[in-house]
Amino acid sequence: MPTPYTFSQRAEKITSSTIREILKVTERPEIISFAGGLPAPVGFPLRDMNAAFDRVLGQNGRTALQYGPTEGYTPLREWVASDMQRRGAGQVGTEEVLIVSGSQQALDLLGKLFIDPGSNVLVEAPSYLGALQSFSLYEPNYVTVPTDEGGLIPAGLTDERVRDARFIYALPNFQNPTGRTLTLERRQALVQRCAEAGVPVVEDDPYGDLRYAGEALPSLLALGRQAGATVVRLGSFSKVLAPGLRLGYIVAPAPIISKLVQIKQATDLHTSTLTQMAVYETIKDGFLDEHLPAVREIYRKQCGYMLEAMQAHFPSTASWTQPEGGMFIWVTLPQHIDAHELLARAVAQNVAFVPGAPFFADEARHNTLRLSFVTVPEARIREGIAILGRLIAESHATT
Ligand SMILES: Cc1ncc(COP(=O)(O)O)c(CN[C@@H](CCCC(=O)O)C(=O)O)c1O
Repeated sequence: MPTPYTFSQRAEKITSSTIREILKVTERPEIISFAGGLPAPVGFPLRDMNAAFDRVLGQNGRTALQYGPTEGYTPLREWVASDMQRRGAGQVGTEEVLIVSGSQQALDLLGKLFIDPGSNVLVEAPSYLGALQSFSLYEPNYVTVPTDEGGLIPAGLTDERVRDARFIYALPNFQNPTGRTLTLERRQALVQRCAEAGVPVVEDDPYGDLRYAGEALPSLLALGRQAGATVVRLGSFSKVLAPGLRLGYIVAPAPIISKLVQIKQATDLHTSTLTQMAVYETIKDGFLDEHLPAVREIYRKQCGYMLEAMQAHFPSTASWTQPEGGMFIWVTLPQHIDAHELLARAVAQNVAFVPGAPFFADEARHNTLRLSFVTVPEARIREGIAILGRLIAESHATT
């Protein structure tokens, strides 16, 4: 009996997002989930968003419910352009801004734009698994850039590695999954090397505004433009407002934006007009400057609860990162412990996290895992980490 349908080879090869699959399990209320990078709901500006949607629908409803330009709602694009200028990127025109349906869509559009089967794409080891999932649809040849506790090592961008690379995918602030932040020196070395080698830099920075320790550093966009590098910067409203809005943006040279617009036309015509107008209505008068300090304080406290609990309950053979911002702590266990096996035992005790292997484009390090600390209340963080610490110690005993 022939199968009633034939998937494309591309579709046959795609795999699920480990985060999405684990999130299905973590919907059970008894589960203490350190898995998804889900922003703390208490930080969602419900009242302000409600008022903004009311104003948009009340005052401009017919425009808000109509098709709109693929490039995005012009006032929002202008807001993004001026925000980039405010952050030191120099002159940014609205023709260099494309509004997208979350930075996850930006990753897909960039994959379509830059990747042919077998193209070389430079990624960190480890890197955001959602980007690897998007890019993999276009069948790249991943070239991994070495990292250390300071993140991406620019000296690792050897001639061999950068040759024919279509772009490098970099996360300079509070990297997903490690939580690491690239130093100013490494940022400068990275963009300088990419300018010389003619390798475009894709800077993915959804967490940059969620800094709660250390000093803010210039973006790769700002430094790259000074160095003469081609930089494509991805931003998102998911972490500064709410992820359910599915709203982000791409800032890039106009010729790249023009091509991305053509690809987006074929993808979804445009991002929700209503959402763009309501978000613009919310942020246009400086709302984020008032809103973000409270969100940062929530994240700082949550991060502190988890680091304290790990210090108290994790065996000394485990090591972990200490982020200056963002949502994630990266744990390295003794070599013999497989985080996938550990996850099965953890879920049996109602604790979830994301094993590290899916974050590697090359040889996975199975003794790693990612913990997100932003969504779980303090007491449950301490309870869940204590359980995890016991399970890790038991792994010692049984191996
Ligand atoms: C580096 C990086 N780039 C893009 C995204 C996607 O963010 P958007 O909401 O699409 O703007 C994310 C969001 N990643 C979260 C959320 C994924 C949530 C999910 O799959 O349900 C995570 O790693 O858990 C990210 O960390």
